[in-house]
Amino acid sequence: MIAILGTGKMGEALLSGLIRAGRPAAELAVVVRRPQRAKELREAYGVEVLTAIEAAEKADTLVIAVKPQDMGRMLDEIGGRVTPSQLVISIAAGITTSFIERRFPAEVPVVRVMSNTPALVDEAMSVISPGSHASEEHLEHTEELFAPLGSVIRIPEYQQDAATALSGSGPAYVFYLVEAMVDAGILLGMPRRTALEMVTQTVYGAATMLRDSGEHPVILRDAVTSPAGTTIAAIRELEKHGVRAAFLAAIEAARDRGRELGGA
Ligand SMILES: NC(=O)C1=CN([C@@H]2O[C@H](COP(=O)(O)OP(=O)(O)OC[C@H]3O[C@@H](n4cnc5c(N)ncnc54)[C@H](O)[C@@H]3O)[C@@H](O)[C@H]2O)C=CC1
Ligand SMILES: O=C(O)[C@@H]1CCC=N1
Repeated sequence: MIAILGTGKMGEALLSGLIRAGRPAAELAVVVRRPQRAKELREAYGVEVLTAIEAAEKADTLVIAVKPQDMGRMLDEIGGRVTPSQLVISIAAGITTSFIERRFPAEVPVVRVMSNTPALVDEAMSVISPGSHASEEHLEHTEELFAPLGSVIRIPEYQQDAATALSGSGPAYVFYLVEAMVDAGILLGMPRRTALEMVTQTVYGAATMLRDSGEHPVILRDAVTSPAGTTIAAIRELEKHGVRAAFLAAIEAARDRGRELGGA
């Protein structure tokens, strides 16, 4: 049985993805904090609702999807009950596998995962790293769980805070960009709904080109940028306003915040 401990935005995205991928509800359980949430999840997915202690005793795989700030309390609750025959997967930003391992008296296998909200449409980017007691088999099992939600790659754990900043938080930067482009459409007199449709399809099309062609983004951008044309006039303004430097600083700040959340 797979138990998901904490079923907010990401926990539910994982739960719904596993169900869409054909995993029987009987193999899944959730741990929630509010009784109303228990009722909602039981009705929507037909999954069992357990206490954290029951989940720690019954599940083969425990996926912990609470906020980093709630991690210590959750681990205190389940710590003494989890054994090395189980697998613990954490999706919390900043929290290291060694922080989790230290909360268990036994040598429990832990895998750290950073996914993102496009899991809701099976287009997540999930990056996974093993803790010191996780084997190849544990990594393969984790890949199997996350593969139906989108792409999965392995990275060394020291890169996890950077991955959190880049792909974990990444969808928010894209939505921010879309908001800004739609505002520009409004400024130019376009109805909001039309502007949003145009920008959404443009982002989707550009992302599809990047993925399908495998080309460097500079090559794809060059193909849009005609000599003395409109695009270069826009690029000059982006450069003048330091947008590239802003991205570098923003993503570095997200990486640093991840480190802080992990108590580094
Ligand atoms: N939102 C995002 O885009 C991403 C979030 N994450 C990570 O996923 C984790 C969850 O994030 P969200 O889903 O956004 O947060 P959320 O606040 O939507 O969900 C957290 C859930 O955990 C529950 N919870 C807390 N303590 C609990 C306990 N003791 N027992 C049972 N349930 C408990 C809360 O009631 C809440 O439903 C975080 O650690 C975050 O760093 C990772 C990747 C992306
Ligand atoms: O903002 C956060 O802390 C979480 C982690 C990655 C995306 N959202």
